Amino acid sequence: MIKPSMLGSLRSAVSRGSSHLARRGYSSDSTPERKVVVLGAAGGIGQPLSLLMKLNPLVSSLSLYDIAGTPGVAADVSHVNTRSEVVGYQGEGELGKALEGADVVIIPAGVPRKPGMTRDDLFNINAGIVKSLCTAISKYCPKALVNMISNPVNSTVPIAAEVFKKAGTYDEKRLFGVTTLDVVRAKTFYAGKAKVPVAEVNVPVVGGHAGITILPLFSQATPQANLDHDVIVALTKRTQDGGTEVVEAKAGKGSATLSMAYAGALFADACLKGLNGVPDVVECSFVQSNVTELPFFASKVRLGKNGVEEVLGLGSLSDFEKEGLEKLKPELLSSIEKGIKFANQ
Ligand SMILES: NC(=O)c1ccc[n+]([C@@H]2O[C@H](COP(=O)([O-])OP(=O)(O)OC[C@H]3O[C@@H](n4cnc5c(N)ncnc54)[C@H](O)[C@@H]3O)[C@@H](O)[C@H]2O)c1
Ligand SMILES: O=C(O)C[C@H](O)C(=O)O
Repeated sequence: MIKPSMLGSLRSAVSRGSSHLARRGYSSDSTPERKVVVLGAAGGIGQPLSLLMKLNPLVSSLSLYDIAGTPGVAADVSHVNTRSEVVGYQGEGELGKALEGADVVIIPAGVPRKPGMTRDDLFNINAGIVKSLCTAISKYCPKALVNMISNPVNSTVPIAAEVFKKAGTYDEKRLFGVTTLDVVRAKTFYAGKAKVPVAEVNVPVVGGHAGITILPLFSQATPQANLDHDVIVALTKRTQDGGTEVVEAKAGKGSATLSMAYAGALFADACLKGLNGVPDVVECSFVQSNVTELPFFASKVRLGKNGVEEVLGLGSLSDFEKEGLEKLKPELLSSIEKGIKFANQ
């Protein structure tokens, strides 16, 4: 039986909870209306990502778009008793309505890898999908922040930039390649080896999002741990091959979906906090950049009311990381150029 004293403590726990949420940018009274769109919402990433965005109190309107299957996903997710209104849109004819008024558009639309494939092997199909979705974004919600998940990210982000440039809507502050899963993996793997609580771990991951272009900076990891060089080498390799580890374990049934949904939800939440004026929101992302000579590069980015507020530098690197940085540049540049060429042909 519930006693009145128990209700009292429950009420104060809830109020403690809401002031905690308010400090973190989740105040219910002052939280602005925010529309988030998921393109590819019926897919392996799209479904759990839609659920996680439904759980986010910063979202007031959740728009779920796919070429098929979205009415069911939207009906399902809409029964979750949280703030946002959910609407499902299906097929190209409904894409405009899905996008109108968006603050953040998350794009996990496109085919995933099978064992033996590289992310670049997805280019032929996914480049066209991304090009047509970004054309619609430039028409229906040119001011939205775009979170690109579709692979190969090293090429799909430059494709998006070129599409927006052609439409006259490009704003480099609003386009992001989502590399959060690399950070999530680096944190998990580092915590395991360093024997530190994973929730306290931070590891920047820079470069791009494919194989050796993924460069975790374990020399900057916190809490610090004196790991041997061969352990750092192994951790680096495991982070770079994290996607392949999942593709092989799924044995033909796709690539990372659940951990990606988590990572995508984290990054979208950071974008929303930035839009809402929460200070010091910093995440790694693949963005237009002057950090190296490459036109796009992943590094820490400070998020704000207009998207990218500041692209942060690399900090000091170990010799091993400096070597990794030089090695990744030719591959990353060629993926960027491939995307630019495709968008302009
Ligand atoms: N950035 C990352 O870290 C990361 C991590 C994991 C996966 N990915 C990539 O995300 C993409 C999606 O992976 P998945 O496992 O969800 O694949 P999936 O096949 O399960 O889902 C993709 C969804 O996209 C939809 N789609 C296809 N064409 C579309 C279009 N024109 N408009 C809207 N939707 C469309 C499909 O109908 C499907 O529902 C892949 O390219 C994968 O490589 C990226
Ligand atoms: O590995 C893939 O193909 C999917 C994704 O890019 C990942 O890192 O898990």
